[in-house]
Amino acid sequence: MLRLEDCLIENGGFSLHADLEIVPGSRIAVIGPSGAGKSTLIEALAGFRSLSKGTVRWNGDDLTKVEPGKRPIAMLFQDGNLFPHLTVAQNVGLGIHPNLRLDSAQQAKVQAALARVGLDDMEDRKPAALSGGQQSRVALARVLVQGRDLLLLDEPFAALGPALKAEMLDLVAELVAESGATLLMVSHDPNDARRIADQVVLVADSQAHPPMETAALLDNPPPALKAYLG
Ligand SMILES: Nc1ncnc2c1ncn2[C@@H]1O[C@H](COP(=O)(O)OP(=O)(O)OP(=O)(O)O)[C@@H](O)[C@H]1O
Repeated sequence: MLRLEDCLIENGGFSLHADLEIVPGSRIAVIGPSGAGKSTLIEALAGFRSLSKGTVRWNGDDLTKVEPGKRPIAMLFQDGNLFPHLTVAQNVGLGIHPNLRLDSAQQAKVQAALARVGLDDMEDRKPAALSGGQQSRVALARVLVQGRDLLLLDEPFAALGPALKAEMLDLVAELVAESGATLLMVSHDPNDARRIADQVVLVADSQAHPPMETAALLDNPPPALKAYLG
């Protein structure tokens, strides 16, 4: 269980409160108005922001003071965060070891991850020689080799066209189903939530609300969400 116990996250004059539980293996969309604190919530979970109050636990372990790299969390950023001077295989290998000195088993893991995302023949290319969708796949392969329990995505495919975005969302759904990972994904698009998430965490009015069933919430939105959805 991922538990946020009476958490307060502050940034300048902005504050966000979260008191909620997420069942392992859930697929959660984090939605809400612009500036409501969706990225702030994800960054606090990843450990990039400290809490002013409260505790974050994963399966009973207190993560509140654990540094980002030691949390059971992998994060996929909006731009994929690929290094242009490294090959596809090296970019993925960074997920295993930052010094890229990988043994043969680790190299095999990189190859397997590239094959899983459909890039097994592109390992020696640089990111500039890939399409946007292929770059997203490299970033996903890097997340895959990390083998973490929790996967955090912050607007990961916003730059892709609708068909490609749908394809990537389906791939993410398949990957988390295979690994059993718990997914939290920030999105501005309610259709993304319907496509991939069984539950939604609504971030609005300085609160990250407990997860609600996606269809029920989107079909009958509360006022804060209704205003946002238009
Ligand atoms: N350095 C800062 N000092 C003060 N306030 C900040 C700072 N950085 C961000 N904020 C505020 O924190 C709030 C939450 O920002 P955040 O990026 O988490 O929102 P969001 O819901 O992800 O927004 P969006 O959907 O537009 O990406 C915003 O109102 C923003 O203005």
